[in-house]
Amino acid sequence: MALNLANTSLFRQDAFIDGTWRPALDGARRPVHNPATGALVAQVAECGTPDVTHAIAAAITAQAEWRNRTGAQRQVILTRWHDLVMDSLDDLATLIVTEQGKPRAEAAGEIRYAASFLLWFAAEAMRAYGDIIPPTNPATRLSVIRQPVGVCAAITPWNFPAAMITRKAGPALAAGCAMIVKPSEETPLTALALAELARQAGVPAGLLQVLPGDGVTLGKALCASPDIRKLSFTGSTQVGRILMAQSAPTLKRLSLELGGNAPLIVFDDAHIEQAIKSTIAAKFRNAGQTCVCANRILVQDGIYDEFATRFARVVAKLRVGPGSNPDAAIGPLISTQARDKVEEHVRDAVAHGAGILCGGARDAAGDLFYQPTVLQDVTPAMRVAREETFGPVAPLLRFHTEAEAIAMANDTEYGLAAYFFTRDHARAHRVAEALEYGMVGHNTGLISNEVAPFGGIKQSGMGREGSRYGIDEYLNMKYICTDITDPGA
Ligand SMILES: NC(=O)c1ccc[n+]([C@@H]2O[C@H](COP(=O)([O-])OP(=O)(O)OC[C@H]3O[C@@H](n4cnc5c(N)ncnc54)[C@H](O)[C@@H]3O)[C@@H](O)[C@H]2O)c1
Ligand SMILES: O=C[C@H](O)CS(=O)(=O)O
Repeated sequence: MALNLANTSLFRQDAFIDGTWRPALDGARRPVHNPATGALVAQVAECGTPDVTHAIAAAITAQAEWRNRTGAQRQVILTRWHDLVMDSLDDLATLIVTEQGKPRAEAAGEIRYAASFLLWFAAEAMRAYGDIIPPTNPATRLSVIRQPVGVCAAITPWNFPAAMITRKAGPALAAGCAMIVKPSEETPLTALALAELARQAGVPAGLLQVLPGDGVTLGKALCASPDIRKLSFTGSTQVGRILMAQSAPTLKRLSLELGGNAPLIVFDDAHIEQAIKSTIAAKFRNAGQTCVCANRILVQDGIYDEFATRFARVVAKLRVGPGSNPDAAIGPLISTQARDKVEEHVRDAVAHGAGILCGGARDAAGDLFYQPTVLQDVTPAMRVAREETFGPVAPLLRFHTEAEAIAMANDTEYGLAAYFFTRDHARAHRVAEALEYGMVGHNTGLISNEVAPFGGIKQSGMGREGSRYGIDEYLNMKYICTDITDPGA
């Protein structure tokens, strides 16, 4: 199953455990398919509980040594890993296009984004600062230091198979932790390639391990182990709840980056062309399979008709096709289940009175391709407005006042990302502060980068990734009190 990689060492089908490539102990394997064509791409090791046991033992040994390296020493290796990832950009993009399906330009962008977390946290490795506290008792000296949590686990989704790993492994290794990664069953190849590059960069054996396999099985094994001190999960809210419950008996530190239902609000005074371009970016990136995608588009009634007409005209021109096609803007959905959910959301909306301005059906490009779609006259009661569609469907809802827009936007159990467009400065402050979300875009639809805190509230999870805050998720705070009186002979 050659993938035309320049560096064939990046095509890996075994698990990466304790610095070696090896099959699962029971020899099990799981097929990986190309969502654009259905073609078999690989047969990847399907790890089980015994493999997790081996990996945890290796991680404990590796972390005991790694924690004693200085931040400067960790920085060198993380920077080298970053450089190798950037040098391998084309091959890594090929792997993402092949196993996840996004257009190649987006795949290349994801690799740059993924690499940026390695470089950012290479520098943060030098900044695990503590405190010296003025004592209340003059006979004492008080200090606070920050130490690595220990052995960590990461369970990651398919939609960003590179960035969702480095956004966790970067801060974990920078902090002095070890990490066992369980990638999505859909997209293990990118994770395994990143592990090979980490090995080449000098990441010690056992410090970073990648165990492909069934989420339920490996999730239970990772959650049950008291040696796994922290779990970082990115995926659906439903699974996040399961993992939180499974982590309770061992009281793990948790980072949960979960589902979303992002509102995008366009006020009458918005720059309409800017709003249209930004809404396209916020809605159709990765064919809408992005946790921060605009899931509801709220348009004030004064510009609703003009926005709907001009927006649908642009959406209708988005090209659908395999990510290997340079003209393609909309790639395939990841599975038949994902496609069926998109179809059901459109069906339900139309059945309850919504109209289709463009799209609204499967695309001829293949079984998992869906046309970029704009729905009008959508109401908050429709499934497409209440649930995360995770597909290329833009539902337009109408509102009349600022207060109504805020109420509609916040009427969800999710709280990940929100967007709004206005040129009124006072309104910008009011709206940004009133939206109940972890991240807010004002006059932009693209908010994600390595320097800002990424994360949500409510049912979208807890913790932050990236930024100066991201390394805190992998550090414990220790308070030290010293009595400095001389006890004499
Ligand atoms: N907040 C974020 O940063 C972010 C980023 C990407 C995706 N997401 C969310 O993820 C969802 C789509 O991704 P997905 O379909 O891969 O999500 P998912 O929750 O189905 O799967 C994510 C990972 O969890 C594993 N998993 C599944 N069931 C499990 C279980 N019972 N125990 C342990 N692990 C289990 C899977 O194997 C996979 O590796 C969407 O809801 C999206 O919003 C959120
Ligand atoms: O899908 C969720 C990812 O976090 C998307 S982003 O590229 O970080 O916005």
